[in-house]
Amino acid sequence: MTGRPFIKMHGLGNDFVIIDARKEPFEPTPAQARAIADRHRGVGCDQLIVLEPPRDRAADLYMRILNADASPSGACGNATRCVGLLLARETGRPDSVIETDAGLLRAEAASPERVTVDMGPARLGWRDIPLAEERDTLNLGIAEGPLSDPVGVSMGNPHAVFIVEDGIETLPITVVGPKLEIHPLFPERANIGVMQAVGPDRLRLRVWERGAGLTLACGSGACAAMVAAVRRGLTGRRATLLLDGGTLEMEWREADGHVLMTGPTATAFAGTLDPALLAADDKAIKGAAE
Ligand SMILES: N[C@H](CCC[C@H](N)C(=O)O)C(=O)O
Repeated sequence: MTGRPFIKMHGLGNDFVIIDARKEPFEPTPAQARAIADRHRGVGCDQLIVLEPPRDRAADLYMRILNADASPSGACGNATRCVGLLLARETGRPDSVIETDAGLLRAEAASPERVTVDMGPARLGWRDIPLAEERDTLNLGIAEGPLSDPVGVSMGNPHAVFIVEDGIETLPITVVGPKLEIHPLFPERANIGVMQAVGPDRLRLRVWERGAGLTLACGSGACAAMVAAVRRGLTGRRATLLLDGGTLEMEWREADGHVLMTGPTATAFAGTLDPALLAADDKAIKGAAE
């Protein structure tokens, strides 16, 4: 069996292995997905993205999203921007429609440095997040360490956004993030955002991602933070978000409740997955680690 081609891309350092399965199916086992995402024994990525034929004729393709731990997600904003650029290069037109489990998302790739995605409407009901019980999603009322009382938002994936007055750069996010990710209030776990207002319509954001850990940027997390900031009165409906990996320009559109996100994308390299990598299984990886 010959190796499987892939493209390595990132959006502000949130990085992806992208495999085009529109002609030849690719259905990785969880062990194979984890092996590909492994930063020492595989290619390494925050998410594995598999491009498949669209289910909806209005879409150019369907985008399957698997976190580094092989868990699936309904949304991945930065990867959607990267795939939007790939489609623009493929079709010669800047606009594309990308189908995800969160719905049909419109992308516009003005240039590699400036790709906009309409991430669809923010979902604000407790069942949408989802939560294990009925709560006011504006004040979830949970706490861990220095963080308390987040805002719950779904962009097709679950987010809890904590707001801090100060100290975002030194906050122990790698300690509190994993605990909050698996909090019992989140039956599907959650992406944990920490946000601090740093100026008029300027927000600093760090995200501990469900299934991937601390990433340099999180697109759906930026959307959730934008919504949380407006709902808590921190900003207007347009804001600049400063993530560890760079800047996203955000808008929570009044007319239809859609969240738009604009920022850069980049291609790092193309390669081929060696069949031996796909033959890997978790036991071997665990064995090597022991
Ligand atoms: N970890 C997320 C998926 C990737 C989100 C992030 N990379 C983005 O750009 O939105 C989840 O399990 O919901």
